[in-house]
Amino acid sequence: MLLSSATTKSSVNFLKLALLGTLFLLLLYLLEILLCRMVTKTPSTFFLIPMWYQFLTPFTGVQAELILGTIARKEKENSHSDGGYLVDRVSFSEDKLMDADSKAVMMAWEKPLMESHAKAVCSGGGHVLNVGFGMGLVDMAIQQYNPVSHTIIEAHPEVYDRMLRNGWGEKENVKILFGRWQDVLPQLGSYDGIFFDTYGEYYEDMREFHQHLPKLLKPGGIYSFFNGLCGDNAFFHVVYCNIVSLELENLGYTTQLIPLPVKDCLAEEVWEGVKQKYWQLDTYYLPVCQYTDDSE
Ligand SMILES: C[S@@+](CC[C@H](N)C(=O)[O-])C[C@H]1O[C@@H](n2cnc3c(N)ncnc32)[C@H](O)[C@@H]1O
Repeated sequence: MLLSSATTKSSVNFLKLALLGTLFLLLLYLLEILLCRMVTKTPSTFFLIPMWYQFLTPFTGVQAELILGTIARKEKENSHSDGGYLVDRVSFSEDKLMDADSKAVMMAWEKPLMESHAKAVCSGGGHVLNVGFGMGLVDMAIQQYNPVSHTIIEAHPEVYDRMLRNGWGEKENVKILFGRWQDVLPQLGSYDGIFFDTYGEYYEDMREFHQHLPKLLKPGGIYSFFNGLCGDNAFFHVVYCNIVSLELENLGYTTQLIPLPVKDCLAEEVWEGVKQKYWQLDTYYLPVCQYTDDSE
């Protein structure tokens, strides 16, 4: 449920900027048409504007997000110098894992999504890495594919304790790294499949993780992440999907977004007792990212 609630504040700011940028570009577009038609009496070169528009909109968005992400992270570092979510209590029930603020860290309705993520990252077999254990849904699904090795990073002490109590420490092919992914990076190898789904982090953290992909993901490997970016707003979700794909493209990865219908998993009762509905869309877009070797 990566960033679903944690990025809300920075997302809203970023989206305001992105929207302003878009409006500005649309205004330019209209101005150009007017000028061409009324002043110079020449046909508009409007075909150029959509090119600018296509180029500048994501660019403006990414830049805005970069700046706002940094500010948001600094704010978080200042306000959570005590450790934030990771030092607070969590509570487990059969269908959800909640933080101390009654926000859902993970929910059982995501099980089919986690199974699809597991299928994607295990498609090449070999060595698999999962960042963020939560309820262990994706890890249970990964185990079904019997990978050669299955590394799990988990940073919350109570989640970690529960993993051990449930026998995850005794599984032959499983290696658990307790700590924040940022801190255990030196202990990681390279993997055929990687899944990323943390909680209480910002979009900027995921972007930082992506910078390590060239080292972490083997050639031909598959990377996927929980795509909960702005999951309560269809328009902004699409903007985020485009931004993340664009950023991964800059690192050399193509991203395929596979649509999965989720409407049927989300009856109103699912959210009972949960402070924030982090997902409100009918379709989930499952990202499947792979390195593109242009030289081939
Ligand atoms: C949304 S849950 C993961 C759910 C999981 N995909 C599943 O199938 O149940 C996110 C998990 O990431 C952990 N987490 C949060 N920040 C982390 C970090 N920086 N490094 C590693 N784990 C982290 C949380 O404690 C939580 O258990």
